Amino acid sequence: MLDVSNLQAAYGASQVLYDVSLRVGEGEVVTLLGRNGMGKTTTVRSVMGLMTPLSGEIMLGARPVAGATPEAVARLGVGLVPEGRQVFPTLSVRENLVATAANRLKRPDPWTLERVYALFPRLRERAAQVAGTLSGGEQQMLAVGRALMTNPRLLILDEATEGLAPVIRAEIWACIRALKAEGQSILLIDKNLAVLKRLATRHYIIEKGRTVWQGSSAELERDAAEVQRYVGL
Ligand SMILES: Nc1ncnc2c1ncn2[C@@H]1O[C@H](COP(=O)(O)OP(=O)(O)OP(=O)(O)O)[C@@H](O)[C@H]1O
Repeated sequence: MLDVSNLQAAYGASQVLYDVSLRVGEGEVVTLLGRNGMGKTTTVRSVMGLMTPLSGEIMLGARPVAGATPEAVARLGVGLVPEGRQVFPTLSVRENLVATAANRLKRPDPWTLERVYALFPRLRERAAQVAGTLSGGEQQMLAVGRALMTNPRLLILDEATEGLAPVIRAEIWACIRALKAEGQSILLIDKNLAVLKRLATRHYIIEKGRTVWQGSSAELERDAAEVQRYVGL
């Protein structure tokens, strides 16, 4: 599904990624872990075509996409819930959901407004409300719903639960659990190790732009001390 190998990337003269490799298989939930500033978002930006890598390979299925445009990456079926929500603030909830909706991969059972509203009933209640006036948690639900409406083969969530109240956070986790049960492939960037251990099957840790550890949830437990050193606050 997604295969990133030996990725290097820079902002101008400042290199941020030196050697990032990760893989998300069909129907897998995989995490990308690491402290702030280690390069997680830069990795996501590279995958999404928002920046051109210096070197390395990014494969979506059999297609090389390093350096492709964001439109091309979206067309190939990658949906992003970006860090910091980024919904369209002046559009209503409903307009946000339909604005970028698509079923490019011709899924037989595509996401619809109804299905998104069933997943997040709160969005139905607020369908006509302008998105900029939603609470942070509601905006996050909207960001997830909007990504689902593109019917992605791969869904990437960058810090989707950051700064949310515990009860809203739990709703987002429940949603991800439901998507996993449907076989949705997901790359998750988050800090909540206790939840991620149960939700995801495999994990990658990056430190200073390099993949320094990878393993299953059982291996994450086994290597707890090492993992804590990499991701601890
Ligand atoms: N637009 C930019 N221009 C220059 N440097 C940047 C830019 N965006 C990020 N960086 C730098 O690149 C490094 C990696 O940032 P990145 O956002 O990928 O980290 P992250 O692991 O996602 O952390 P966080 O959880 O804080 O978002 C950081 O040192 C950051 O300061």
